[in-house]
Amino acid sequence: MFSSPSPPPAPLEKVFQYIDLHQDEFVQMLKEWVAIESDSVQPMPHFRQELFRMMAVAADMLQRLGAHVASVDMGSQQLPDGQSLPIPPVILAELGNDSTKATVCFYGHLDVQPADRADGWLMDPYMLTEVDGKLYGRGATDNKGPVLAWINAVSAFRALEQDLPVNIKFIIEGMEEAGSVALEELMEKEKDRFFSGVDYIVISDNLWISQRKPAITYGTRGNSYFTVEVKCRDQDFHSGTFGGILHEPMADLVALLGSLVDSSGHILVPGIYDEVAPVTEEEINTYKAIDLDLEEYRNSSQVAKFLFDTKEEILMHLWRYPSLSIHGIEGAFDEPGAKTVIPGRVIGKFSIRLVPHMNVSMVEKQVTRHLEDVFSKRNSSNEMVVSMALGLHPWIANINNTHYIAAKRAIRTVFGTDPDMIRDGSTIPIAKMFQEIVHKSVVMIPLGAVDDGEHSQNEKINRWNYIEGTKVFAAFFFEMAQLH
Ligand SMILES: Cn1cncc1C[C@H](NC(=O)CCN)C(=O)O
Ligand SMILES: [Zn+2]
Ligand SMILES: [Zn+2]
Repeated sequence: MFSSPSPPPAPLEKVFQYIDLHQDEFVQMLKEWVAIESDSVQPMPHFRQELFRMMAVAADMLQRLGAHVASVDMGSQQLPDGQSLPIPPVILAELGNDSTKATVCFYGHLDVQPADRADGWLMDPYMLTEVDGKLYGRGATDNKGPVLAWINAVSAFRALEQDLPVNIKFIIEGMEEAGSVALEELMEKEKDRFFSGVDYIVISDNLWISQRKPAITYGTRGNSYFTVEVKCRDQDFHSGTFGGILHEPMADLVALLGSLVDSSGHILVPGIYDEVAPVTEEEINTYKAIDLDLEEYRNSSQVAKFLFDTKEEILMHLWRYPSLSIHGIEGAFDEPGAKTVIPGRVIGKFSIRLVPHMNVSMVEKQVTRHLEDVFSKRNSSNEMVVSMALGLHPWIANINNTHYIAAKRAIRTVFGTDPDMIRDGSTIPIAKMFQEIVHKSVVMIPLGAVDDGEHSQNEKINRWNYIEGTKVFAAFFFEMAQLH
């Protein structure tokens, strides 16, 4: 699949050598960062302290690199239960401001998903462990590894006393896994300040679609996340003493959740497909070009059968059609054993991944109307409350922009192959904010492989991806300067 990479342009050769020679230091740095339990999802003071520590460690490192660093206070987060927790600061940093150079801004996040050894990790998730060239640890690929790769690339130029080919800015947050809380306000505030001189944005917060072939990402789905609460009263009932005379909240909720999607994955909310962009012939050709071994993908995912049989259909249903997932039920009895309970109040959670040109507030109305409709037909005396907890827009970019060309060249230099041009089925909320609020074009340059297991047990990044990824970023700086 790969021709061997041609030798890098002379100015990069030393940088690549430096990166190879110092790779153990880069791995050690990742180990130190993974050791910080910067979980933004579980609302516990311990994790918040770790998040603050994580941001301080990163700010300190950027400062030592010679960057001008600001840690912006983000206020606090109100949780549904009334609790209030401090939000870790966002780092805004800049290195170099030579008006003849392009300015590239890198976005990354240093918070992580929850991880508990008891969930089936083969090692302590916060202790980076290398096995067969795989660096296991929570946050290794999402997103600490890629953030460090960018910093390592900068530090290689600095260490060699080579002039940085571009001006660099950083925006690094600590609440991405919680939905990028309060970030939008910051973007509004900084659009004519910190971001005013920025030419291009780079994000490296997703994965290739292959284990070996690199990729560039030009689109992500959005997400509208719903809760639907069904309440009879605040306490549970005994099914022996009340069973038979109640409208049970769980029965209502199961019917509501069961009305959302059919067994072929088709969403049953009326009107939901109305605004979905029509498929073009040209577009289908781009999916044909992608290097995806469906059988390998299915097997490594340990799934018996997907809803669709062809590569093109699979890619379209991951990237350019909406999907509805049912996530869970708060208040449901979910422990082992045969408890004869009737839950008094339950909250169902589901979300719809959004694609161009779906509109968040339209989806909110359609879903609410649909659930009210289904509920009213049940003649239940319970109370139902529907609310949209998150409304994150889809994002799609023009792949002819300069930084796409630079990224392609950088990948060719390092890997000797053209990247897969991919979209991503998940959501990176800030991408659309850069486009809509700051009016800057984003390129996503993922570094991790398809089997990295982000958000899952035994998350990892391959040493190869981490180190070659560092070179891709260094080459990207160089190519940006050539094209500017
Ligand atoms: C928190 N949240 C709720 N709705 C969407 C999100 C973002 C989350 N983002 C990722 O996973 C990035 C993966 N590279 C997701 O898409 O689920
Ligand atoms: Zn991430
Ligand atoms: Zn994530």
